[in-house]
Amino acid sequence: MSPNQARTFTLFSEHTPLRNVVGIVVLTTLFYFIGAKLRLVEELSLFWPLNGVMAGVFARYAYLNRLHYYAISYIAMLVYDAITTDWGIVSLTINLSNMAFIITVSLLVTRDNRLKKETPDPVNALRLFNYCLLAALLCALIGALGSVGLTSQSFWPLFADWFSEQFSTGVLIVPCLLTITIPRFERNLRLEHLMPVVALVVSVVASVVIGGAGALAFPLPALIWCAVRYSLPATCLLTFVTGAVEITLVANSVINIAATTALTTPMMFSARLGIATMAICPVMVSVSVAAINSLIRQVSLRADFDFLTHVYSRSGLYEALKREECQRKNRHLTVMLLDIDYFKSINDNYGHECGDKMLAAFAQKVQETVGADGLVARMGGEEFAVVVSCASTQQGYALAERIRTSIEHYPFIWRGQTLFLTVSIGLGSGHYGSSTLIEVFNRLMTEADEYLYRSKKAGRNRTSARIAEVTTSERASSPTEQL
Ligand SMILES: Nc1nc2c(ncn2[C@@H]2O[C@H](COP(=O)(O)OP(=O)(O)OP(=O)(O)O)[C@@H](O)[C@H]2O)c(=O)[nH]1
Repeated sequence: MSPNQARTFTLFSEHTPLRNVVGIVVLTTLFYFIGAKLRLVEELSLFWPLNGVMAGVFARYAYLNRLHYYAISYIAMLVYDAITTDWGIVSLTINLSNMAFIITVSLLVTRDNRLKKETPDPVNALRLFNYCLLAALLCALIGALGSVGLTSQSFWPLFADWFSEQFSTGVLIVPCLLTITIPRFERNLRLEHLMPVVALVVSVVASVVIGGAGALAFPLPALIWCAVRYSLPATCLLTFVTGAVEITLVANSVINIAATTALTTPMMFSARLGIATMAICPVMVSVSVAAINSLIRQVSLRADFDFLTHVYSRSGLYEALKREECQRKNRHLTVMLLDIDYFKSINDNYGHECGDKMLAAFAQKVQETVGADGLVARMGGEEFAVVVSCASTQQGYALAERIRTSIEHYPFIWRGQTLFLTVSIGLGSGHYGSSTLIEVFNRLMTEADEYLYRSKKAGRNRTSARIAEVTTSERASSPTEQL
């Protein structure tokens, strides 16, 4: 589920360094401001979204992973501190801890994407979880050391608080940043589409009403439902919102995880880790669902096309006809059944490899003559079908003759030799009436099959059709004679 498959933001560009600088400064300042506003008195911020957001930005746009762009983000943090609070060694160290988180996550994610060139996968959920863990440990270590020093009694509580906040916020925010796209709103939104979100809201309300340690896991089934129903970006966003709401509710004792006692720092530590662990589950499910869907798309694409000739397979033709059903304009359909004459002699005289090459070249020549509007399918062996919307049977017949003569004169080259083929064609032609396209096609195929038999019986290399029982007047010598 690459974010590039969907519409993406163009806030940054490889070729606009000035815009990138402005973007980094604006985002750093904005999220520093938001984090500072969420800061509890004398404590760490309830959320510090800056690191997760900037890590996501740097990881998403690999070309931003340059020393000068990191430096700009760092300087923006220092300037913010200098303007609003203090400027000094503590500010330098704490902001360095922010950068440690940002750089660790972004470098690890971009490294992953570099290694998987063929199918870039922006969210490998489990890896991301580990990267946030590592980055949060590093960030908390530098931050706590810079703030109180290793010998202070408050070092470990501060470290734990710092780590749990960074880890949970990172796990919630980074997947969002890596997958976010401009939302596409469904026109025909039905109530059942909203049910997973409704279930999510109900489960969060249940967490508040029931409380206790288990309450934090209540939204998990609803989040997994979202993961199965919605896109990966939507799942990441809903997971982020749910996690952020839960942390806020726990911190304010609205979700009461310690029913009989007051909320303590270790409880908050545990709650944050619990929420982060929960948050990774729907992302993992969503990634798996996206991977399965992509696999299904690939498999059905393979089933729709004949691998040797690259025209439709029999089943692919039926799928294409179903799609055509919705947009058919013409009321008249022509179905041709084409069978290469004496193809067995090609295999016998030149080998199967030559036969395969000629089948592929034959199919491409037919497709080229029919044009993009006609459907060409390999029905099996050396038998092909062509379906076109023609204004009349005469027009369909004329096209069949064009195909036949273009094949007759086409020089197939095999290992320096020029070989010629001929094809016999049977035509079925008629109006839709009230029937579906598939019904008409099946009827016309039977007719085409009957007329193909007549073409073969009459000597091959000809087109036969119902129009006045016409058969081509020209008789060609047999292909085996020509080869
Ligand atoms: N190389 C190759 N040959 C194939 C393939 N599928 C079918 N054939 C061959 O196509 C030949 C069809 O032979 P027949 O059904 O006797 O028909 P024909 O020799 O074309 O004679 P007519 O149709 O009566 O003019 C057989 O020799 C098959 O082995 C394929 O995918 N590759």
